[in-house]
Amino acid sequence: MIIGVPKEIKNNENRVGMTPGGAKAYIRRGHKVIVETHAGEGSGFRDEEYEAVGCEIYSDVKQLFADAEMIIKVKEPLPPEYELFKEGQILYTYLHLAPAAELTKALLKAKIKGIAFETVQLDNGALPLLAPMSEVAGRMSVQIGATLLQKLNGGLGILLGGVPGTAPAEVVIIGGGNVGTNAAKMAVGLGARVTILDTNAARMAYLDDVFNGRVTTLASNEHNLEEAVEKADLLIGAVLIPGKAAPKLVSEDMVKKMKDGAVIVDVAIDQGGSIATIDRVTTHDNPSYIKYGVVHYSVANMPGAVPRTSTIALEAATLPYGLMLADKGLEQAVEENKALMKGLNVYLGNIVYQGVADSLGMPYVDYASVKK
Ligand SMILES: NC(=O)C1=CN([C@@H]2O[C@H](COP(=O)(O)OP(=O)(O)OC[C@H]3O[C@@H](n4cnc5c(N)ncnc54)[C@H](O)[C@@H]3O)[C@@H](O)[C@H]2O)C=CC1
Ligand SMILES: CC(=O)C(=O)O
Repeated sequence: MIIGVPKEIKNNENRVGMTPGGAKAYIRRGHKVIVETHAGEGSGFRDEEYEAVGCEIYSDVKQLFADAEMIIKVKEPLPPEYELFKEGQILYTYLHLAPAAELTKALLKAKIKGIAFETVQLDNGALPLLAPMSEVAGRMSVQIGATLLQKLNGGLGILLGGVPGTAPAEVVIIGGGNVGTNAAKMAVGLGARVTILDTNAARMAYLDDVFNGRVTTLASNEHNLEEAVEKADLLIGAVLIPGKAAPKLVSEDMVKKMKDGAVIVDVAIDQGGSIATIDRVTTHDNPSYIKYGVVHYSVANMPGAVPRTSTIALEAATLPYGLMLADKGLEQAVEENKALMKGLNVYLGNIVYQGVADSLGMPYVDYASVKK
């Protein structure tokens, strides 16, 4: 198979879909890898390193899309990329379609076969291709929150851990999955007081166990959310219902009751966000804004700011499934692997993932009925 790796074009997105090490694995199995010039540079991988393992470097991205049978990326395609796809091409990347009607329509029009990293799902519910970036974003959310809490950034002017004789900051995390757990690790490590709200009792029992009393867990319901949000110095949104738009759990009224200078980091923004006052997706070069006196941060590609760590961590998870797609072709690969089948969101002009169709109010089509 011919596999194309374009350079990411999203604001400050320095990750790349394949490292030279990953390319070597595809080439060893008889595949051809074509890479857009400078695609790996932001993650510290030079064109010569790709060439050294047998990749061909393309300076013309249109030609790269025209020649490739599978495109491996990191972020969802942006409008300049919509016209580059060709019918039947496999697209293997994050897609986050549930809150993205325009992108979904573009992918349907292009009749591509789109596997979304974030919905590849194991039998136990785990999301192996989302997990590594959730670990990164969860850890970053506390670093970023700590910085935004500084006075010069519009924050309360407090240190997360305080110092002897002062109270530590209150960090409230909604959703105790991969993002939430990694945020909690960092916040606890810095000496903050941490509360995690989740709807999954077993997950709360696990968190209570592993943090050994250093976090408070609370059932996520309206009453508990109201109380926790009001006292938060740093509020982190980390909920997910796989494949669906994020539920809006924090209302405008709840935000209005927060302290002036409190900070919200809504990591769940890539699924549309979980905080009512988050009215825009921000970018790394202008990441926050103030509303009702509260600092809001809503960057949808947080790991793009630490691309070396993120590219390497992401590829460790995506490579085995990418090799299956390349070796077997999409149809055989998804039919033989249930987790990969759950990643299939769009197929030759049809939405084949129920949660995406429901969130967008568009028709769902069973893959088996349209499979070619
Ligand atoms: N902005 C960015 O750059 C990034 C965003 N993300 C996003 O962060 C979000 C969270 O991802 P993960 O932690 O990996 O998901 P996860 O599936 O590991 O955890 C989600 C948690 O939310 C909980 N939850 C569901 N409904 C809830 C509710 N009503 N109240 C409280 N908790 C609830 C679940 O029980 C689960 O524990 C996703 O939208 C993911 O795409 C992940 C990485 C980077
Ligand atoms: C998960 C995601 O959207 C990201 O890593 O950018």
